[in-house]
Amino acid sequence: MSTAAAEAAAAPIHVVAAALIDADGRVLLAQRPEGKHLAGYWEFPGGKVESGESAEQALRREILEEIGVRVGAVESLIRIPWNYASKRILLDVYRVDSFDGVPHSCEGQPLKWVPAAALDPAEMPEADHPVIHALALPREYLITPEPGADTDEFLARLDAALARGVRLVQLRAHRLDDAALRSLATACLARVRTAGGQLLISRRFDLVEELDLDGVHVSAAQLAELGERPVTARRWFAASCHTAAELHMAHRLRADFAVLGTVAATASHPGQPPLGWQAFGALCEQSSLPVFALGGLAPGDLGRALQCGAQGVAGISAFW
Ligand SMILES: Nc1nc2c([nH]c(=O)n2[C@H]2C[C@H](O)[C@@H](COP(=O)(O)OP(=O)(O)OP(=O)(O)O)O2)c(=O)[nH]1
Ligand SMILES: [Mg+2]
Repeated sequence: MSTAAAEAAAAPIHVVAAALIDADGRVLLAQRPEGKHLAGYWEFPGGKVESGESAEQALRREILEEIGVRVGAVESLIRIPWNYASKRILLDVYRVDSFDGVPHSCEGQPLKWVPAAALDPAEMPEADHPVIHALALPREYLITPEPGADTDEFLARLDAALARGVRLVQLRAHRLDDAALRSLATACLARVRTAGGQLLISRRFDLVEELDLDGVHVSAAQLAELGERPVTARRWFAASCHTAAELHMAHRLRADFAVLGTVAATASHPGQPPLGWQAFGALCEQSSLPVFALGGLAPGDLGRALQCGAQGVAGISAFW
C-alpha cells in the first residue's frame, strides 16, 4: 500500500449527527433506509462531513437536507471513535435545542420523537449507545469527601450542593463500617432523589441493588480485577481512569462513563503528576465513553473541559 493509501485507510470517516431536542425533552430519531449500512436502525439525523466543510457546516447542511430545519445554536455533546466490521467512523454528535421549522422527512426516512429517558439502545447503532448516556448525564459530577464524625454537617453540605444545581453525586466513604455506610447512603439517597438527582456509591457494587442506589463508581484497581460489568444496565457503572489502557478496559467492561485525571495538580494527591489539559484532551478523543475531567478543578473549568471533548467536570473540594 502507498503511504497516501495507508493514510486514507487509517483516517476514520467523520460523521456529524444532531441530537435534536424539543421543548418536551424528546429527541428526534430517523430510521436508516433499506440496503444501506445499519439498515433499519434508528439514528440521529446527520451524515458525512464533505471536504472543505467544517463539522458544524456539515451538520447544518445535513439537517436541512434530511429533515428540513435550520439549526440554531449547537453544543458539542460527544465524539465517538467506532470500528464497524466494514468501516471506521468518528461519530461527532451535537446537542441542538434550538431550530427553525418543523422537522419532516425530506428523503422518505421514517422519523419519530422519543423521550430522552426512553431511548432504546437495542434499536440504535452500537456507536450511538454512548450518546444515550451522554444525553442522560449532567455536566457536573460531585464526589463527596470522606465523611467525618458530624453526619448532620455532611448532609447539610450535600443539601447545599443540590441547591446549587448538582444532580449527579458519588458517595465516597471508604472508612465507615458497613452499618454506618448503609445508613449514610440511605440518608444521601433520599436527599439526592428529592432534588431529582442520582446517587452512585464508590466501589461497593454489592450495595447497589440492596439500597436501590443509581449506580457504582469503581476504582482503576477494581476495574482491572472485574471480569464483567458489576451492575445491571439500569444502574450507572462508572470507572476512575488515568491512562488510555484503563479507558479501554472501562469500555470493554461496558462502563457507562469514566472519570479521567488527574488533570491539574491537587493538594490531595501531591505525588501524582498531573496530565494537563492537552494530554487529557488527547485521551478523551480516543475514548468512546463520556469522560469527566477530574483533579484540581472547579466548576469554572467546565468550558475548558468541554473544549477537550469531555462530558463535564468532576470534583471533591471545589464542588462541596
Ligand atoms: N447519521 C448517523 N450516522 C450514524 C449514526 N450512528 C452510526 O453508527 N452512524 C454511521 C452509519 C453510517 O455508516 C455513517 C453515516 O453515514 P451516512 O448516513 O452519511 O452514509 P450512508 O451510510 O447513508 O451512506 P452513503 O450512501 O451516504 O455513502 O455513520 C447516527 O446516529 N447518525
Ligand atoms: Mg445520513
